Amino acid sequence: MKGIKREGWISYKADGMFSFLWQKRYLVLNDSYLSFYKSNRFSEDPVLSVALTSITNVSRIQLKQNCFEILRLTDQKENVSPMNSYFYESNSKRPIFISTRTEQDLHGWLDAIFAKCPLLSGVSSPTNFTHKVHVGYDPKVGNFVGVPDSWAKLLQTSEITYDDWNRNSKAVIKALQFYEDYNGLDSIQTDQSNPSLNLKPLKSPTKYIINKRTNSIKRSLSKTLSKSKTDSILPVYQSELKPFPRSAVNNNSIINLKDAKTHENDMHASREKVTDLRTTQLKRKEQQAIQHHLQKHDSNATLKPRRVAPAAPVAKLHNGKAITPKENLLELKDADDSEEIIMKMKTVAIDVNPRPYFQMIEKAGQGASGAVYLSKRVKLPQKNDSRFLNSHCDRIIEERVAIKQIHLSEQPKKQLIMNELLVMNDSHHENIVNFLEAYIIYDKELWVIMEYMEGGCLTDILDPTADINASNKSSPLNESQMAYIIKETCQGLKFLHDNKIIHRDIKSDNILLNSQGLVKITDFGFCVELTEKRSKRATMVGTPYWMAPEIVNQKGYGEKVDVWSLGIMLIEMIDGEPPYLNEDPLKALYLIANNGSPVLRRAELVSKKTRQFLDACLQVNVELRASVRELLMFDFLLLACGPKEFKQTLKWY
Ligand SMILES: Nc1ncnc2c1ncn2[C@@H]1O[C@H](COP(=O)(O)OP(=O)(O)OP(=O)(O)O)[C@@H](O)[C@H]1O
Repeated sequence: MKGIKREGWISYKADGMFSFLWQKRYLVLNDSYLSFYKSNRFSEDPVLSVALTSITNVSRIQLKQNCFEILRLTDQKENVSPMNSYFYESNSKRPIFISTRTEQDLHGWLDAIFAKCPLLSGVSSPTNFTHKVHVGYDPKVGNFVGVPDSWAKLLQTSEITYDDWNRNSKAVIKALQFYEDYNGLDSIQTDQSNPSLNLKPLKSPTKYIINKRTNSIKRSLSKTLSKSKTDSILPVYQSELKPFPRSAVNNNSIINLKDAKTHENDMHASREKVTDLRTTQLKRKEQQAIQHHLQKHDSNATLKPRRVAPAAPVAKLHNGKAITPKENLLELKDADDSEEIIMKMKTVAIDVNPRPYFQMIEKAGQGASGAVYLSKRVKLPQKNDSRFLNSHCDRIIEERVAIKQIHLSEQPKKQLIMNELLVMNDSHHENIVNFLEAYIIYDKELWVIMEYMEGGCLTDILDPTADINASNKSSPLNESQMAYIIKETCQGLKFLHDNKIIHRDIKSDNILLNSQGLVKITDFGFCVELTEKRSKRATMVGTPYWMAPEIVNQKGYGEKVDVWSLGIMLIEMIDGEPPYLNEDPLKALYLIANNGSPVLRRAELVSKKTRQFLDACLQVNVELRASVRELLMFDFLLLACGPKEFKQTLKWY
């Protein structure tokens, strides 16, 4: 037989008549089809032939050993033998599961399929692609034709134009694939009547949906509202919708929590007037979210919205280089085995109810997986209580700590939390938020006790209201303060990279500050460990606007994705926000895939040393991009001030 690219025995199962059976088949890949034969003599027609143009995704799956899943659109031309025919809806995606004998074989198949399928990473040249699936733009319909329905919908509501398609159709496809894989298909049910808002009912937790800025705000809004059972926070804050000058931070109410278990009632009951720093920050965040939300609906609103960074989406094993769960850090898979993860958590967390040991003071922040509280340690465990392993019997009474409270049953991705625990437990460094201990309560709740970072996150001190085009351009940070933050972050990253850990979600929201002006990295949910064998990952994680092009382009990647994100964070400090933040997320992904290194809009605010540093971070070619070790030798970092000078910046609060 001619044109065979790869062939061999596999086991397969598809939905349909024999969906419960793994069947042995001879698989043949040629230029156009993936065909399943009963024997390798090709004496009969194939049992099933799948057009390569219909394959929209291939990913590893833990259904069986050495197993992967192919998703194909069923409205494409496909030969199915009568024995295997079944009813399917047009345009639906159907899976086929393939299991190979060896891991090597599996990788061989994945690479070969990826290379041949135009809708996967091995996209052929744009002309070729267009020819194969007849993608084009129909001016009568005003939309793209020949793409899957879900993509057509997305394109219709996105800001991607036909010119963008002509300029770089491959980048458009990458962005679409990426967006779809990231969000899951259901997130693509856009509200056609109001594409700019695109607000669908948000699932809980909602963090993982990439969408427009408005959605991020909707997300934090809905989080706030659902936490308070909608009765208290909104009316109070609505009545206070005014600009929120930095000088006016001292006269707001506090949410005083006595006990985490009853905090919702307490939130309602105990709004007292106090002059507390962190409460003010928290409240401002909520208020800004509401302001932005109302602005979207109220044309009279005059305030410029604050930037709210969309949070990192869920990772999915994606392509041929995807990985099996690592012994230590868990790779993200679709289904959580709760019991297994809780067992693993107990290797780090103490299986004891910690309530008697802490007094909640106030809420410091709200994450996707739970709330963070400022608390005080009021009691120590008995020294002879073996459950505490002595590790924290020597802690200090009155110590102020941050407690992240996570309701495990509400977490669809417990691996993220597990990862966070493992990395924090192993990573003691002055530029990493210090993990103290963790408790697991009746297998239901996890309390992570950390050092308290009263300065909040870096995003809070950037100036989101600054008009990027205004004549009085300035940044709230001077160059030496920027150099200081970057130097400290680089040191934290060097520690992680030296330990073969990639953070994968570096952005200003994940840099915390304390009252001594110290700068520390937090949020280790997306960390992953590189092993000797696999020095490149292919899983898609991170937050779109900070994401390196090699992730959007779904290539294998390494620790230098953190360097790219660090560069974007430096742009945040100079420009006030990351590039493309005002673009719709799909367009932003396209621009990251297509544009190469982003342009600094306020380049004149910084010196050549800073620009050189930025250049080294934002090289699209990973080989040319500096490593963190190299970055630490750049002259830019010699400009760094010390913590004391940086502390002045925090006085804004
Ligand atoms: N150690 C800390 N000290 C002080 N404040 C903190 C600390 N850790 C987190 N926070 C505050 O709590 C907020 C939520 O933190 P968290 O790490 O839960 O956020 P997230 O990354 O958005 O969510 P998640 O980790 O649940 O996915 C942060 O924005 C920060 O303001």
